[in-house]
Amino acid sequence: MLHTSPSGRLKIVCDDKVKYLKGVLEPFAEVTYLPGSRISAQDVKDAHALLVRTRTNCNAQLLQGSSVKFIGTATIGFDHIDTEWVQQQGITWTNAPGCNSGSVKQYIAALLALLTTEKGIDLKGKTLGIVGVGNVGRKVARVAAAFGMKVLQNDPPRERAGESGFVSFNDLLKQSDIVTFHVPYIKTGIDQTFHLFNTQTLDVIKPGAILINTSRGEVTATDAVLEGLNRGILSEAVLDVWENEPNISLPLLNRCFIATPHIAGYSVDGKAMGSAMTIRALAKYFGIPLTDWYPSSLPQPETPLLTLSRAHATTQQALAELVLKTYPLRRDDADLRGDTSRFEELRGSYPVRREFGAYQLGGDHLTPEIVEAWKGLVEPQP
Ligand SMILES: NC(=O)c1ccc[n+]([C@@H]2O[C@H](COP(=O)([O-])OP(=O)(O)OC[C@H]3O[C@@H](n4cnc5c(N)ncnc54)[C@H](O)[C@@H]3O)[C@@H](O)[C@H]2O)c1
Ligand SMILES: O=C(O)[C@H](O)[C@H](O)COP(=O)(O)O
Repeated sequence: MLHTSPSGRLKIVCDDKVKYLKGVLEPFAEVTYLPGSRISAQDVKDAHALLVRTRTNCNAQLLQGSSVKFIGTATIGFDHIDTEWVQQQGITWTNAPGCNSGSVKQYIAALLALLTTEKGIDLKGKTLGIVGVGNVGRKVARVAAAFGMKVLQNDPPRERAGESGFVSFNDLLKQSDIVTFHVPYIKTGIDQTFHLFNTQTLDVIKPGAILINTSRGEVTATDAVLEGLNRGILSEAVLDVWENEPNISLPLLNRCFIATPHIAGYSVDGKAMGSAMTIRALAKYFGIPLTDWYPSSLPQPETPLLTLSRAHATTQQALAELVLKTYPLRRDDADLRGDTSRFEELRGSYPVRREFGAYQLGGDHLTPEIVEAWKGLVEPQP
């Protein structure tokens, strides 16, 4: 059934950063594109649907008294939606689980590659602790295996549901050489992740550990990460997400090995899938014939054939070269350090980044071990 205004026309307000949408919904609706952070109560008053990413706070302040019946966020995170209030109002909301997990996988692989090439760390046999083992965490476990690492996993909700293979948060902190966070931002309750990493955890974590946060800035307390680095408890920190984005802590940024402006999930593939899942959900809700929609074409990598420039001493080093050819993570770090006031601008004008599946491996210097390790990175999670 089509929900429409008295004029008979479906009205949709859409964040202009929901990619590949222009022209798709226009045959079925009146569509207004606005910068996500500037969508106001006045803008949504007569709208029936709101398509957003994370920069629009979907709460009573925005939506009270509006005609909105459907909110779709083209992201996995939904901490910008007041889900309790929205549900009480009878508004349907959807997110896009897994849409950008391959993109975060690529970010973590590029980071492990940089630890290899820039810091000379031999990752083989080292332990990666994954906190939150959902769509992203599962893929990160495969990346670790491809680099010859051991994995520890912590996920209390999955453990409570009867799944096995997990350790406690404290045991993971004590035993891991690298700790990476892939949890949702949960403000309160049994699974609270607000400041999951805090000054108390500094007494528990393995001295010299490397900390990675690509989940939400609020998960790792700024003062605790800074103190950990200053006291040498943490040897390095890698942050893609920050408290108070875009006004991030410069002292912390200056101490980070890698600092990026919340772009871990920003591959072309991740954005396309986020948009597709959202359009399909909207189409189902309003009875629009777009329930299988996917963008008609995506930008291709500049050099889809992936080759090694030389023979490497180890599989890990070869893998590092291949991964960094698909994603030069240091570029994103340099762009943010160049001018932190461009945090949102850098996100808005993010360059084309294709995930591993858009490349073919070829050329000289490949060994069966390298090919096997690459397959481990590329293959979808079963
Ligand atoms: N930086 C980026 O661009 C980017 C991209 C994608 C996702 N994210 C963030 O990363 C988060 C994870 O993404 P995902 O796609 O894997 O989400 P997901 O929902 O698939 O997985 C989250 C996992 O965390 C677990 N979890 C919940 N509370 C926990 C707790 N207290 N301790 C340990 N585990 C807990 C859940 O059981 C689940 O398995 C998202 O919620 C989002 O906030 C950021
Ligand atoms: O939750 C997610 O899916 C990611 O954090 C995603 O990268 C957020 O993107 P944004 O809405 O900030 O463009």
